[in-house]
Amino acid sequence: MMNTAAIVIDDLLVRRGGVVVIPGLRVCVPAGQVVGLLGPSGSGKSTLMRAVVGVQKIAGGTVTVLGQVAGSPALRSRVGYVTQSPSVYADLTVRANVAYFAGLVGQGSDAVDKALAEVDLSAVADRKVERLSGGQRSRVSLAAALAGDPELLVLDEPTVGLDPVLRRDLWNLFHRLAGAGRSLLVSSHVMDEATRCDRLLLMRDGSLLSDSTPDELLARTGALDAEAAFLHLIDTAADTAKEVV
Ligand SMILES: Nc1ncnc2c1ncn2[C@@H]1O[C@H](COP(=O)(O)OP(=O)(O)OP(=O)(O)O)[C@@H](O)[C@H]1O
Repeated sequence: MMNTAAIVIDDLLVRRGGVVVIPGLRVCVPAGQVVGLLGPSGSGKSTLMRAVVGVQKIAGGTVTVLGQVAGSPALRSRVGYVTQSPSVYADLTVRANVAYFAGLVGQGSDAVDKALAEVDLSAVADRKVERLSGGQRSRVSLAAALAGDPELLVLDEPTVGLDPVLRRDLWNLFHRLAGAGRSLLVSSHVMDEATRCDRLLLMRDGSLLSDSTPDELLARTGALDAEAAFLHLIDTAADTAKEVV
């Protein structure tokens, strides 16, 4: 299982509302790492993640997840997906929420306890979600996704709205989960989160500008931080386009 790919995408073409939003994307996401998917709002991060979890209709290409076609029934419990909008019930307890999602994938209370411990929510398991802090709430969604014991976690902007300390804690948690053998694909539009990933995919207008480690990105662009590197890549792409014309 070592060094295998968690996700292999080939020539992916996606149209939304009649418009091409991913014009032909290829990427290979390694297993066992925290891979960041960064790009500005509207660059296609959510669309790409939806294709990976099999809820996005695609117009061409292939998306292979853990060796199977994305969206295959066999992947249901092997892939955990946390969307941007809250998927947990505010008026239920933490445990009841996680138990509900565990039940959907045929897991019982052992899996619930394990998921709660993994995200450090055991102490508030019997509290209603509406009485939690923002950081705790985001971990409830994560625990719900973990309840099926997935090998791959796809997290759409999990740190949005959190303060820097909570964001750091959450990224540390992602690395602990990867250390335990899981693969993570995590999106963000906050460029300074780039350095927290093992590997970084930079996206713009539905295409990948870069696929490398954060260090390789900085070395290649000569930039001091990910934001400057991103702008450098956009400028370079624009210059190349002019030369072609
Ligand atoms: N339901 C939809 N119908 C038509 N076009 C859509 C739909 N949802 C998104 N799009 C378009 O698809 C493109 C990619 O959007 P997407 O949500 O994947 O970007 P994103 O990088 O995840 O942005 P954000 O960070 O704001 O979530 C955008 O141009 C967007 O306008």
